[in-house]
Amino acid sequence: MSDAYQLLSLQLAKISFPLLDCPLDQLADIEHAQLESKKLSAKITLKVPSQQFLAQLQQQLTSQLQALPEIESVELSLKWQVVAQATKSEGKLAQVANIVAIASGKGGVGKSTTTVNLALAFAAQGAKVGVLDADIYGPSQHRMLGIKQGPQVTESNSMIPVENYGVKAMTMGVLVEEDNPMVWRGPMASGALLQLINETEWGQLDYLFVDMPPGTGDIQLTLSQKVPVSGAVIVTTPQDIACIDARKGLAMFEKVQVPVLGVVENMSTHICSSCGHAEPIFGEGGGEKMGEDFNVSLLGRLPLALAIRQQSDEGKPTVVAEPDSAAAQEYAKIALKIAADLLKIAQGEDDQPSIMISDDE
Ligand SMILES: Nc1ncnc2c1ncn2[C@@H]1O[C@H](COP(=O)(O)OP(=O)(O)OP(=O)(O)O)[C@@H](O)[C@H]1O
Repeated sequence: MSDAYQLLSLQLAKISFPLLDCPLDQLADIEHAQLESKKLSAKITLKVPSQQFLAQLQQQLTSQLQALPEIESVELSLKWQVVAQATKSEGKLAQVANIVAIASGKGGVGKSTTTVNLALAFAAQGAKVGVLDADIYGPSQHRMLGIKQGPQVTESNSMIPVENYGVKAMTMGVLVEEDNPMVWRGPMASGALLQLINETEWGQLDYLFVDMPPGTGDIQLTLSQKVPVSGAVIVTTPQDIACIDARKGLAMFEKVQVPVLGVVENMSTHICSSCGHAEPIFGEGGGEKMGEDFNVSLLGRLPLALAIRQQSDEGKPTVVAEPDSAAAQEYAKIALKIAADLLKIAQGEDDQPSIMISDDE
């Protein structure tokens, strides 16, 4: 290892990546490093989406390096690029680097709200992001993303995803009338879902989020088996019953050997929109307990807040409506944790012990 490389690695290790408790050397590759006549020139690639932090990190690293006696001047090029999973997707998903399923055992816990805000948090970091709304019976991503138009269809009859706020999306919600109830049985719904996946021109994506329908039935199994999902995130509320259902979700991913990246506890405390008072109306610590019991990390917690509901109902979710709010920051932190976990999996460093769950849970 050259002196320049060693010097640089040491300094990278002293910097913590913003919002993540993780030293920079674990998230970066030194592409090139040279020390000549006290001038250090280097090229570094960060492996998680970091658009908002590049300038700040470049400045911090440069001043650390310039403070070293061996160095007088520094020429640093810092960029980021997401690492694709080794298991290659096929067909229209061939250019998708990472596929993440967002799931819950129980309905109505805020899975779609979490999905859209996480996708937007990734987009804010410059990542190319898509959302597949796999909730065939109750699609909602088009409304949350404020999308009214249907997809364009190519000459070869595939669909161009609809797009807003830099996020590409495909959902039944833009293909059928809003008040046209879906009456398909399981296999038909699974077929429709596969069509959505296989006939959408996703193009090049760093992350595709799959907003899973609630439950652990046919559709969920089809999806987990037919799509090379890189990792799953479980959304739960702190209530015990939601947690029991979420545990079933965890168990399903374990069965189909999809790593569970962690748990998001949604609606964890109620924040009064008038006085700001916080109250744990759905109980406390459910997500944390589930994380501890099954050895998966608690990725973050979102409060039950009127603004989160209003903003997603209005088609402008929190991350774009109020990017500086505490909730948007929490989504940003969760997104980065997901990116860091996916990086570990892509690099074969996933050291998470497997989850032991009995069938009757
Ligand atoms: N943290 C939150 N604070 C306030 N309201 C929220 C929060 N998260 C979600 N909601 C609201 O709760 C309702 C259900 O959320 P969402 O549709 O995201 O849940 P879901 O788990 O995807 O539901 P489904 O099972 O129907 O797919 C929505 O009206 C949403 O705006």
